[in-house]
Parts: sequence; structure tokens; C-alpha cells
Amino acid sequence: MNPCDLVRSSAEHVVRHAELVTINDAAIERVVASLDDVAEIAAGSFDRELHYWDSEQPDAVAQYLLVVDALNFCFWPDESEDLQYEHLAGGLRRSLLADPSALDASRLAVIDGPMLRSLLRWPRPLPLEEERARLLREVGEVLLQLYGGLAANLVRAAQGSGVELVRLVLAAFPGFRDCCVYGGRQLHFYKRAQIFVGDLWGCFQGSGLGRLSGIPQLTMFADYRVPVVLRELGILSYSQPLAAAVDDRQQLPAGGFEEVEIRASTIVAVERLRAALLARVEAEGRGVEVSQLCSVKIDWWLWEQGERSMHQHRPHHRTLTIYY
Ligand SMILES: Nc1nc2c(c(CN[C@H]3C=C[C@H](O)[C@@H]3O)cn2[C@@H]2O[C@H](COP(=O)(O)O)[C@@H](O)[C@H]2O)c(=O)[nH]1
Repeated sequence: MNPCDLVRSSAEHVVRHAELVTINDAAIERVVASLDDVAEIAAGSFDRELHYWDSEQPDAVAQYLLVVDALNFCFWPDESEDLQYEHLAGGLRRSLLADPSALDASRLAVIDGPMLRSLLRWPRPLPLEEERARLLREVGEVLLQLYGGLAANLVRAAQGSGVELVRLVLAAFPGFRDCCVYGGRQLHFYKRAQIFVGDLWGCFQGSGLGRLSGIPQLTMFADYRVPVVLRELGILSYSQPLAAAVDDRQQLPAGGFEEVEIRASTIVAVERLRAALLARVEAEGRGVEVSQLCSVKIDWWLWEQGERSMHQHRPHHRTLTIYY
């Protein structure tokens, strides 16, 4: 079982039956044609400034990235609405710099809500705080049971295969098993399991613990920011009732048709965007390293657009979830 293929086939199944979200292929062609330089996407890089990075401490970097991606979800219910990914990544970075043992598995295994809040250096209750603490305890306990307390041992167990690492993360941690049932069929999205692999590969720039094969097999990471960007680009269109609900900031139930169609259409749209980008590179005979034109880098390119323009863009969809 290749977990990335399961994600792709799940998303394609939903898109075949979707009634609330449409992918506009003409818009995909238009966006690709309008790009000044496709190489910019292939050259995209992981944001090492925002994250903890120490070339002398690769095991600490791996531990940090697993903790980040165990908590990398659902920032929007914050009462002042200003909690974002950067606060998670930056708060954990500062805590680890101040105390190298801050993310030891034995510490994670006993963390509670208030302790998590201080680990992230967040001044008020976190959205889904108790659930975040439970998910972090799960990571600590399983790392102690199976991997000597080290995320780096989990990474090494994959023996350099990115897809195998996704599989090992799913096998180890129930909290990463981002699935649902849609019309009697199990769907797989695996956003946080895949983004952990993408973050390792990106942070280590494809070397050391980030030397992972099969990165082009990963799909984009089905979050709530990238669908907004695709909608603003005209690549995704919502039915009028869905558009009204999203623009009105109404909550969409987890596993409901609305949420599932948004997530699945986002995955398929990025796959189609990638195919169109590769076709342009082929046509232009440009010297772009096609293995770098992967869904991971297209995702980063779209996500960073969403971060930059979030106050100009229409609202993202709101689903209370632990998966993204
Ligand atoms: N598809 C996709 N979703 C991503 C990321 C990231 C962080 N990636 C950084 C790490 C390495 C690279 O350098 C990236 O800069 C977070 N998220 C998701 O976004 C949402 C948070 O949004 P906001 O509330 O605005 O902070 C939430 O669902 C979160 O899970 C990504 O890369 N791709």
C-alpha cells in the first residue's frame, strides 16, 4: 500500500462525483501561461529562518519538525484570530533554543494544555488545546516505545524512502491518520504525515536526514490556505451555497461533502497544475530540473501566496479538525 497513491486515488474519486466544487482547467492553463518563470517554483525553498535549524544537531531538528507537524492544524479558532503557523514554528524554535531538552520524548509524553501553551509561548489558551496536548503525548509515548525517544530513529527506519517514512508515521501515530468515509468509501488525505516528510526534505535541503527518495510521489498538503489561493486564481469554483457559507465564515463539518470536496479538489487541481507546468517546461525546452517541479514545491509556492495575501483574499473554509 502506497499511502500517497491512496491520497491521489481518494481525491480523484471525489472529484469524479463532486457537485459543490469545480476545477477549471482553462484557469490552470491561463495561470501557467501567465507565469514569468516556472523555474521560480522549482527553486522554492523551505523557510529555515522561521524554523529551528542547527546543522550540528540533526536529531534535534527532526524532533522539532515532528512536533511542529503533530500540532500543525486549525489555528483559526483563536479568539483574537491572530494565531498562525508562524507562531507555532517560532514559539517551539525559541523554546528549543532556550532548553535543548524541551522536546525530549519523556517531556512530550506528560505534557498538558498549560505546559503546551508555555512551550509555544502563546499568552492565552490555544484552540483545541487539550487535543493538541493529547496528540503530543501520543508522539512522546510512541517515540519512547518504538524509536528510543527519537524522531530521527523513525526517519532512519525509512532507509531513505520518503513514501516509506509516510507509511511509518501513519503506522506509529493514530493522530496523523487523516482519513474519513465519503459515500461509504474510505478517503485518505494524510496531510500532516506528508508535510512532515516534505518539511524534513526541505529543511535538510535533500541531505542527511532529509535525503529522501520519492518526494515527487507526495501530493500537496490539503490544508485550508491553498484552496483559498486556487479559488482566487479561478482554478476552483464553489457552488453558490458553498461560497456563501465559506464567505460567511460558517463552520463546515469534518468529513462532510463540502469539506471533502474542497480538500479533494485542491489535491487534484495541484496535480493538474503540475502536469501543465511540466508541459510548459517540455515545450520551452527550458533547463528546469523537473524533479523539483513536484507537488510539494507547487504547494509551498501557493501556500506562501496565501500567507502574503490572506487579508486581501476571501475567507478560508472553517472546519474544526486535528488534521490540517
Ligand atoms: N498546504 C500547506 N499548508 C501549510 C503549510 C504550512 C507551513 N509550511 C511551511 C513549512 C515549510 C515551508 O517553508 C512552508 O513555509 C502550514 N500549513 C497549513 O496552513 C494552515 C495555516 O495557515 P495560517 O493560519 O495562515 O498560518 C494550516 O492548515 C496549516 O496546517 C504548507 O507549507 N503547505
